[in-house]
Amino acid sequence: MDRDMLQENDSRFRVSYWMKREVFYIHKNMMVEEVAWLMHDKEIDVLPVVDEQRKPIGIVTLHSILKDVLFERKKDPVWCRMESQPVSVVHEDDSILEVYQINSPYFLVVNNDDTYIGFLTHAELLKALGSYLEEWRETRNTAEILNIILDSAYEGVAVVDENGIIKQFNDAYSRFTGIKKGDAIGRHVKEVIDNTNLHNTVKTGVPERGVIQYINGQPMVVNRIPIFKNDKIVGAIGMLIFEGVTELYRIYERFQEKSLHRKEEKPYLADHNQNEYSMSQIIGESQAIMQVKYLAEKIAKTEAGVLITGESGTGKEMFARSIHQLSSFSSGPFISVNCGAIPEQLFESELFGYEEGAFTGAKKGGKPGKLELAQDGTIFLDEIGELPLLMQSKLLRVIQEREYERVGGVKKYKLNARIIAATNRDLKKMVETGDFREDLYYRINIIELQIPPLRERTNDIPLLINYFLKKTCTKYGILMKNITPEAMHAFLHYEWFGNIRELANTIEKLVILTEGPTIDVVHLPKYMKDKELLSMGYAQINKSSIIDESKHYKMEREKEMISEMLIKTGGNKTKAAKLLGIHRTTLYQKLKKYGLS
Ligand SMILES: Nc1ncnc2c1ncn2[C@@H]1O[C@H](COP(=O)(O)OP(=O)(O)OP(=O)(O)O)[C@@H](O)[C@H]1O
Repeated sequence: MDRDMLQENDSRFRVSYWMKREVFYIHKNMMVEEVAWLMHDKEIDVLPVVDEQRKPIGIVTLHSILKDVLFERKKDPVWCRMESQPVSVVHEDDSILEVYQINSPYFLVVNNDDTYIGFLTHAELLKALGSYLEEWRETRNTAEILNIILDSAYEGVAVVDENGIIKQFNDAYSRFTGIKKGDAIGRHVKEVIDNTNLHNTVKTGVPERGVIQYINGQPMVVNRIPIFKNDKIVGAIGMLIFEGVTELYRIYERFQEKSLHRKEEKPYLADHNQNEYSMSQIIGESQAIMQVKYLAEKIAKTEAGVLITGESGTGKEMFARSIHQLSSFSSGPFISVNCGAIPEQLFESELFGYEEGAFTGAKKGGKPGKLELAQDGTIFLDEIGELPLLMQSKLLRVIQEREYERVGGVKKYKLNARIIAATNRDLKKMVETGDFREDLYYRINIIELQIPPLRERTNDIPLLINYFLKKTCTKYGILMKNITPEAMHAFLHYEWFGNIRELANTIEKLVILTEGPTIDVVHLPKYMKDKELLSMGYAQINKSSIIDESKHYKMEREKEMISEMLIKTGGNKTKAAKLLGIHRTTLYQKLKKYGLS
């Protein structure tokens, strides 16, 4: 454990932690006699001297003041009698280890404005150093304990830094490879371990579990796990598992058989099995998503109404399903209603159902609405911001009274379902502009769960890619594909305005279109490649062509988003325009431009 690691972010090793705040200081124009009295009254040996802006300019000591008094210089301003002894000015954020190396008995401490804020002597510095040494000893002990744990592990463990240089190599690895720990540490992993991929793990950030790697001619099962710090990959751990490979295959085959059976039993649930949605199905280990998961788990235990907010494709429905699964309503159904896709005239009957003869074309025997279908379960009102005002009032009444009637009926139906709403719009603003009822807003927004966009949690991207690669390859029954570090770089730097849905679609397209086992930059869609070239800065594209490229990229994206929105709204152009945040006429123009009308 080195010095920097120990000190990093630790305020206990900063000057501000140890200094005496302000205490006494004197103005440079004070007379020697006044200063002498002050030192006498307050029993002070040293005093900092500051100018009009409270910037430190030096110190006076008891000794120097005594001399001036004896030699009748009592009326002199203190600045012209100031002690010429060394004094140093340090910043409050300076490290005490650096300050300790400065040869000075006193330190005047300033803040960012260079204003005097405190005083530090060697006494405080020694205390700080003592505490630092204590901490260092404890950290060293922990490091030693970690080493012992590593060496007594049954699995082989190798740790590399971000450059693929081996930093740890435990006894088990050493025994298996016959390479001494001392010879392995400090060398590039490729020189030490046969067929390793750890040097790529630190580039791609993709964890790999249960992969077969031939070491010393033997097939071995290995795990490769990237290590992240502050959203950056700082290394990777390689684990060599000594279970027999045949045994692992047996377990794997058994597992495969089981999942096949499961799918045969309920083929229609293959992709949207409600029970699949526990929190572990939500891929992501970034701090941002872990916090949302934690909050969602807590919310699930209550019966409060939840409003899930976040951009399109961030996983709002997934969270809603997980909350349902973990709640006391989990034995009931999860019914999803896309408020953005139902024509205004059909809303009421869709939500509340209708009785026979309620209107021309009404089904014989009537039809239950979504609320009725969600009885004892959860009703998920997606795109709640699209709900027409009249329907907002009706929904509010149902939430307040907990009962409703079918269209054309008089019978009261009890509402016993949890309501989860979601939106990618700013409902608060809609309340201000009168587009959303304030009372309904507060009814549905007892607790808000905000899902962060993918570009704010980029360290989830490698995990998600790996997940979607596996999912798609399994879906199409093809061998698992991998992705090169360069392609991964492009994925990490792309903006993903369509969030996880866009990422999943991109992977699916790439898996289908890429021949061979490896997805590289050349296989990526053009708009991603262009971004990648620009971000890496190695493309010698002239300025005008950059603009052309970006225009082209924007048009491609726009076309794609319009098509997606039309599919989502079942071809309803008014709704699609609303969701896209553009006027209907603009949408018609764009449809014409892209040949989509
Ligand atoms: N964390 C995640 N892990 C795995 N898959 C995810 C994750 N988040 C979202 N997805 C997948 O991305 C797609 C979009 O997710 P979902 O429908 O929940 O998003 P949404 O925010 O409700 O979108 P919209 O606002 O457009 O309705 C789904 O296929 C979902 O399975």
